[in-house]
Amino acid sequence: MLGSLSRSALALLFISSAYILFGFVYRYYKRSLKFLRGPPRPSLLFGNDYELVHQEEVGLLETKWFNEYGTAFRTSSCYGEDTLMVADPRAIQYVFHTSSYRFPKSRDSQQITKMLFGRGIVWAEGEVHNRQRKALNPAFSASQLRQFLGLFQRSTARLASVWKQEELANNLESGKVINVTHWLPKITLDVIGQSAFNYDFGALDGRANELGEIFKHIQPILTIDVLQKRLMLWRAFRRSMPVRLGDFLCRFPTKEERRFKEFSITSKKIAKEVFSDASKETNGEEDLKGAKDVLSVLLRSNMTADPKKALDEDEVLSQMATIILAGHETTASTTSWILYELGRSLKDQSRIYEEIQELRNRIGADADPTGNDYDSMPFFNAVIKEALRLHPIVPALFRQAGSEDVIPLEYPVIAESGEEISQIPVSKGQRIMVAISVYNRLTQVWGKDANEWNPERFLHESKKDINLGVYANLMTFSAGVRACIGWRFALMELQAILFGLLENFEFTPGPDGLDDIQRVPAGLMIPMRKGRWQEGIQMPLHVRVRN
Ligand code: HEM
Repeated sequence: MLGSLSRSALALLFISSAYILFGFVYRYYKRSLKFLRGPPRPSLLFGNDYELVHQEEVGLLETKWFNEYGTAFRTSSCYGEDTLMVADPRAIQYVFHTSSYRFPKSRDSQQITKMLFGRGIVWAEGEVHNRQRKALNPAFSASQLRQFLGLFQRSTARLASVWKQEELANNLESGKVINVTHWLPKITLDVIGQSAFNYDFGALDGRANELGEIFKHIQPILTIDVLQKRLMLWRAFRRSMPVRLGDFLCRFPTKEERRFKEFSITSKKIAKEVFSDASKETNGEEDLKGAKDVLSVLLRSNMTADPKKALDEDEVLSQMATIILAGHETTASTTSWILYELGRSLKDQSRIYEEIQELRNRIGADADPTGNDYDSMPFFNAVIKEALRLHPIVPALFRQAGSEDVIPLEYPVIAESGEEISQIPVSKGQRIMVAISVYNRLTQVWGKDANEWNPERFLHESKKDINLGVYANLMTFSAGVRACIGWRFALMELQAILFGLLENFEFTPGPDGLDDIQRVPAGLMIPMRKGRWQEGIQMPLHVRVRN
């Protein structure tokens, strides 16, 4: 028995090695982008992938390469595969806006998102995505979102009171250093639980619950663990397989991926419980009429939809894992980068505080600001835009060509032959990496000071030749049919959290300063201290209560 098992294992090993070897040779001779220039490949096995995820800061290598080769060039991925790296605005517009679904997500992104989110909107492609997006849209409309404003404000007030009564209780005057990345995800997790599913994570109150516990374990996997060599190689191997075989291999997830599945299964189980509890309490459909959370709005729109277009139960429940993950760490992380920049620029922080006071004089000390009130503060909003520009927490997106295509460029590049080209032909399956962090800092688009913090640029915006994305010409929320569905939600939440925190506290660098904070490329862009990555995600700021 053992003998036949080890013979099977040997046969499998032999077939895999032969496949990888064949892949190397095949890709070497059929390299799809050999007409393009690009950086040398430091490793035959990892190509440039390993150095990309292990660079000290998001975008450093890419920027160096973009300076050398222009806004589109070739890099190598694992096992000798060519990747087209782009930051060119016209190319991005073509891939995301013009082509609609012709450039689906790369195979590995699809495989992982399915494990993590189930058959939700982040995983879906083409017609299925279109159907899911239409069903979810009403839950993210501007009028629907206005109803969550009070929730954002209450959660921020709760954090302010926890800080004042617990963290800063003995240091009210002098303040103390707080790692804000420890606290901000607690607000955003509580907010997303309640606004999306009427579910109480109780994160700010330190209450434990099933989903919160599993989430704690997958967090490091989503960030630090993507740096592991074996995971990179395994995922690259799986994505290089014919579709069915690749999907079959996903049935044997790695230890990390088993956690993803566990999260997806538990979140679906809880979504089901939350929903059936609500239905029991009142009258099923009747109950849905008044409910404002995303899941209820989705179910309501699902009931009125043409049955062929309605989402099945699994699709509805998959949106829970999707929205929790897509909608909480993203906003929390962005908030910590905004506070980081304001900690470094006290002048800008004071300017916002002046705007806050002006607004208070207008609306009164106890009134809760409305969405229009927040929008009426020009510098406050310019600061949010500038932080979203410099710190896109999803720094890159991966796509593949669904068929043969030609990608146009705004800024022509020099090919291997020395010829100038303004179009890039791609074959079906071509892997594409869209470098959001580089596009957001392109001097051609943002001017000579593109690398510097300067919120003023958004007060005197000039018309851009190409408009990209859903907000402020940035790619931070992506663009086109799959742009972030929660971008308005995120903005309103950012405004409410920042207003609430900046009105109550002043943020300055702690004794160690902020110069060693790095933007670590780990799937999402995360803040860590130089040489102290083992300490995990952190943004230590000195926080003092305002008088
Ligand atoms: C600052 C905060 C946020 C940033 C920077 C951000 C960024 C992004 C980006 C770049 C994408 C495209 C991903 C891809 O194509 O693979 C995306 C998609 C998505 N985001 Fe966000 N997001 C934020 C907040 C939110 C919030 C608050 C929610 C929900 C409440 C949300 C829900 C989603 C969903 C459901 C998708 C998938 C959309 C689709 O495929 O049609 N996001 N987001």
